[in-house]
Amino acid sequence: MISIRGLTKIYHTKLNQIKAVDDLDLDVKKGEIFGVIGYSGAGKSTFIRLMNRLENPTSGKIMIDEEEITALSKDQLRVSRQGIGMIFQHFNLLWSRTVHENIAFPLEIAGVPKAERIKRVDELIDLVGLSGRGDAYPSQLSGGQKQRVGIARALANNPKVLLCDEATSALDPETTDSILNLLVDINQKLGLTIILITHEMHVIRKICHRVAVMEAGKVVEQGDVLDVFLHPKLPVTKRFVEQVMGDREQDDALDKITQSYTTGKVVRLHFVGEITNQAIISTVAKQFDVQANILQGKITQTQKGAYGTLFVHFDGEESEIQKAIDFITSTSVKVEVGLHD
Ligand SMILES: Nc1ncnc2c1ncn2[C@@H]1O[C@H](COP(=O)(O)OP(=O)(O)OP(=O)(O)O)[C@@H](O)[C@H]1O
Repeated sequence: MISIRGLTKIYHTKLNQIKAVDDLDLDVKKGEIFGVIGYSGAGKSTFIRLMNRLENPTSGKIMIDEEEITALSKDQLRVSRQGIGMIFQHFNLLWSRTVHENIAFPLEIAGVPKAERIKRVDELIDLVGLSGRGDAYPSQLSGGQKQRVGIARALANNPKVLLCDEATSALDPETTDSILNLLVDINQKLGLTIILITHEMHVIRKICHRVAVMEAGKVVEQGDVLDVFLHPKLPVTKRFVEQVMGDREQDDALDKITQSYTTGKVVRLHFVGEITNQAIISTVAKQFDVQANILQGKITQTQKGAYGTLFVHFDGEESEIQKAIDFITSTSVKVEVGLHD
């Protein structure tokens, strides 16, 4: 549905030039929630602003539903933008307008007649869970409620795509969760394609189907969210996964336990699905002459199922431990050895 090829944005400053987005290729399927993650300065904001031409690219092509966004004239763009909704980190609401009037704003611009506007705004207010707050002003709302207004306004003209620019970064964790749940709800109810940018892996984990990792203007890694959790390739991706699963190096308690073993091997298992790990450990204990002690386990839920890690200490004859590890490696579980010998 969305195809991006060779997208590049170069900013020229007095001293030098900065390639904020560098020859980026990306495909997003209809109805998917696609996340782009990266640290500050990676080029995420520039990328998302290029999607609806809030910024014009230096070169490259963006196609949305067979329409070349990058080739549109100003007038054509005004019409096409109605099909691309956007929400922002700081909501960008009109402070002198009520909730109702904020949501009606894009409908006014699109020339929707008043009676139809009122009906549509009421529907949207219900959809985002703001019933009864239509006459409130933004200053009277919490951060989460303000973002709900932002979402309703972005959906007013029935867009094909919703762009989310760090939409939950200004919110506390609980409110973040409720807004993310709303985005999933809208994605499922309306089949809306969502592209979001974030620096938080928690956001990716919770709602995205696929993810692209950006560094220095480039997409350096991408894939299904579960796959990226299970097989992160680059150090930057591993660091993002650790945001959710914890960093072993910084886990003092686990380190102490691990170091207290003078025999055997400590391994970390990475698995997908809740049952797999338990079944594997009991099979290993039965089939091989090893003792298996579970030291720590973490499991997290993604849109595509569960991902977990398990630290296990295997004790016994070295050859028997190796056989057990070889057996686990032959399953879908990924084994990391050499944590402590
Ligand atoms: N208008 C601009 N003029 C000059 N340089 C810019 C401009 N906008 C962004 N940049 C530069 O482009 C690079 C990418 O910035 P961008 O804001 O897209 O990154 P980001 O990943 O969104 O980071 P952040 O979350 O901090 O905004 C940075 O080096 C930034 O300084």
